[in-house]
This record gives sequence, structure tokens and C-alpha cells, in this order.
Amino acid sequence: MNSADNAPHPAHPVVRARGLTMTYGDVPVLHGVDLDIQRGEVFALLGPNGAGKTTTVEILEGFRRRSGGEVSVLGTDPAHGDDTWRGRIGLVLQSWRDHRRWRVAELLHHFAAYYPDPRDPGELLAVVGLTGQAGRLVERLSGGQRRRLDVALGIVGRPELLFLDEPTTGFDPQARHEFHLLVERLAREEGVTVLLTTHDLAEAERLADRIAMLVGGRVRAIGTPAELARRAAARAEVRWTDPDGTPRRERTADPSRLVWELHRDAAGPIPGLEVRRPTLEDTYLHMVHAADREGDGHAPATGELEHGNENESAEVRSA
Ligand SMILES: Nc1ncnc2c1ncn2[C@@H]1O[C@H](COP(=O)(O)OP(=O)(O)OP(=O)(O)O)[C@@H](O)[C@H]1O
Repeated sequence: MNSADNAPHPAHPVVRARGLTMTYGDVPVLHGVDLDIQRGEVFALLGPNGAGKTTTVEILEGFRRRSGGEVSVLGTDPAHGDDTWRGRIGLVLQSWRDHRRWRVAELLHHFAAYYPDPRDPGELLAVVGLTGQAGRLVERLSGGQRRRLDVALGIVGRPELLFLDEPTTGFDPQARHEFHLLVERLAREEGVTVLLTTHDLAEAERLADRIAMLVGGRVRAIGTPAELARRAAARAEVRWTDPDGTPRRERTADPSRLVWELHRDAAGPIPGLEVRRPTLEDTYLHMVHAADREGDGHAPATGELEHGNENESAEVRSA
């Protein structure tokens, strides 16, 4: 089969997993993961240490054999991906591939030669902000500059699908911002599909069209950042300070009404008044804590989590 035969139909997901399981020795770490990632989508896999993110991504990349389930990436089972299939995928891995004695531009030209239609290495250096380091030895780059070079190497072959495993670790805020613009451009203008793993909730919220929260080898929630933020804590939190100086806070589904009542009762300005909408971090922490309690036999069922659990987030008016 040539690559055209393997090309995903627009209606077919670029990545599809059904009932994906993985066991290391006799220790199960993935318990039936289902994923669909569409063409041009930026998809983030979030989860605490040891959740199974890297294992999932390595299976999708074809680096690791799964124990069970069905997986299709760009129309091919990654366990049987050939060189043509691999050429359509870009990888930015957590671990630095060792090319310390190469110069930056040389290394990029070297990698470009492996692909039929590579990006121009000079332009790519400009895109990742390494033009000034083109002649420098890789071993003389800073950590963040090496990471930028990793990104350049990941996209030099114009991949259709780009795997980014914790890509901005070690980036300063400016480099992170530029990297986010680059990922957005790749997805929006070139239709590149991106699967990103990150511990940075702000990064996931900023970049991802959809997020899957993987906890303990299970997808606990999946949706847009806004959907997920609403899911675990559908109620807003209103904070204010009482006339005697006591800080107060209340969770409510109707913050506007509560604020109106407070104003009515106070007949004047409310000191310290703040309305806080639930954030992605609220959802994330909720999922992780629920999974921890599940270990103790106290957690709600997964379906309950996926549809939100009002009781978990409801708080009574506290003094
Ligand atoms: N090669 C391996 N052999 C045995 N167990 C492994 C192996 N690789 C990972 N594990 C275990 O599988 C589980 C999932 O690990 P994985 O690296 O996929 O998690 P992760 O979500 O990527 O974590 P992190 O955020 O720390 O990178 C962990 O309990 C880990 O100890």
C-alpha cells in the first residue's frame, strides 16, 4: 500500500483507540483507553505522574506493543507501521537524542535529507528562534534552546501528525509563548494534527481544542477546556468580606442572584467581592482526588465523574 491508500478519510479520525490496554509484566497500567483525534485538532493528554500518558503515546507512535485493544494512526495499526507511515509522523520526545557534536544547522540539514519534502532548514531555524545559534555545537545550547531544536527536528519532515511529549519543559515564558504560536500555526494553517502531553494546565487550556484527562490508566473526562472546567464544579464561587471582617465564600449555580442579595442586605458596596468561575485546574484536581479515593473504595463511578458530580463541588455557606 502506498501512503495515499493509507491517508485518513476526512471523516475518519487521525488517531483512534478502542479498549487500549497495557500491562508491564503483570502490572496493568492502561485499562481500556478510547480516543478519537480528528485531523487538524490539537489534543492534549493530561494526567498526573504515572497515569499512563507516555505509555499511550509510545503505543500510538509504534514504539511500544500494546497488550490489547484496537489502535489506528493515520489509517494504520502502529504495531505494523512502515517507513512511509513513520515519515508522516513527527516526534518531539521527552529525552534528548544525543547529537552533541553536531552543529545546529548541520543537524537540521541531515534530518531534512531523510524526508521527501522537508521544510527549508534556514526558515525552520527562524521559526523556532535559533537563527543566531545555527553554527553552534548542540552541546553548547541551553536546555531551552535544545528543546527548540527538538521541535525543529520534529517538524522538519512536514508531519501530518505531530506528537509533543511535554514540549515546553525548560522553556522561558517568551519561548513558551512563541512555541504556542508555532503549534497554533501548524494546526490552523497547515492542518497538522497535534497530540500533546503536558503537566501545564494553562498550556493545555491555551492550545488544546480538546483535552483527555488520564488518571490511573483510564480516561476520566474528555472535552473542550471550557466543557471540562464546567464539569466537575458547575457552581461558581462567590467570595466577600462581612462587615465584621469575616471572610466568606459560597458555591452557587446562580452567582448573580447571590451578589444581588448581598448588595440588597448590605445596602452598599461589598468589600472583597469576587466571583470565581470553575477552572480547568478545579476539574483536574477533582478527577485526581476522586481516583485516589477510588483506590480506597470511596469514589463515584466513572460515568458519574464524566457527567459531573454536583455534590462533590457543592459547598454550604461557610463562615
Ligand atoms: N518500561 C516499563 N516497565 C514497567 N513499568 C513501566 C514502564 N514504563 C512505565 N511503567 C509504569 O507504567 C505506569 C505509567 O507510566 P507512564 O510513563 O506511561 O506514565 P506518565 O503518565 O507518562 O507519567 P509522567 O507524567 O511521570 O511522565 C507507571 O506506573 C510506570 O511506573
